[in-house]
Amino acid sequence: MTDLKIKVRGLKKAFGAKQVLNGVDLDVPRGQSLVIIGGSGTGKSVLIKCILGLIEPDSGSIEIDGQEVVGMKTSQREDIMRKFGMLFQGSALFDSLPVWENVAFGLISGRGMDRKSAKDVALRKLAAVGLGAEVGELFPAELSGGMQKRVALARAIAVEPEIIFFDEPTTGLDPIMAQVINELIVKCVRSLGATALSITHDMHSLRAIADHAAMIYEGRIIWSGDAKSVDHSGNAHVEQFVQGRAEGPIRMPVRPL
Ligand SMILES: Nc1ncnc2c1ncn2[C@@H]1O[C@H](COP(=O)(O)OP(=O)(O)OP(=O)(O)O)[C@@H](O)[C@H]1O
Repeated sequence: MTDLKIKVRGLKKAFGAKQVLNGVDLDVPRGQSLVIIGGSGTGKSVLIKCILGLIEPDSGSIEIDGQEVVGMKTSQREDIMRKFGMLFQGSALFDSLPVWENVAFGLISGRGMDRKSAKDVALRKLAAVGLGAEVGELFPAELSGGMQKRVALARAIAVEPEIIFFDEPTTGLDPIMAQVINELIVKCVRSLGATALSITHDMHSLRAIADHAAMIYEGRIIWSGDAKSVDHSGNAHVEQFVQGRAEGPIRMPVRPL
């Protein structure tokens, strides 16, 4: 039996009449990188937020390290949350804090580390993503989008999480910077021995960072497999998505003009 870090079964979530997740089953093996693909509005972010505990699902099960987390008390939840690191779409840095303090934030406020030790860790993590100590003194507004992503990656790995979530890690970057970020993600995840769960629309990113891939459509995982098999999945929905074709079984809700 595969050793699973995250196991999702029958997960459902509706907002009003809209059934966003309709029985999601997902296995994320320990120490591996799984990328979820799927069209806009198919529930990828809602799924991740359910796993993070930010949205309470209507029904279904989410196990982390074999422990059921749906319906868990807040205090127990906090212990589980300590296992997580997150790289948000758009980086989500604090504008009013210098870069080093952004990276050190979880260490100081979450782990109670003293500022000097936290700064030392932050500068080491910045170096791991190719940024010098001088960048640590700058503010996020002074950085390019690519540098902001590196800072966000340094922040995600600073607490040495067991599981890292990447939400559209390459959105808004040029192809070369996107590849730099992809390679840093692989390097950082491997060096931590972490499990990674990502969302992306970027097929280059999927090929670079994923061991496994899964596709979500109409509230369910309709295909999952080895990332290398994504180009010859034999699944018409996956093929349409990967090839970016307008025609196929995936229906996009387009309003008439
Ligand atoms: N808090 C909320 N309240 C109401 N509806 C929501 C809420 N969060 C998400 N939704 C709805 O759930 C659906 C799925 O949203 P979600 O953000 O998960 O999509 P996504 O697959 O991540 O899309 P994208 O790739 O465009 O980011 C959308 O129709 C969205 O409007």
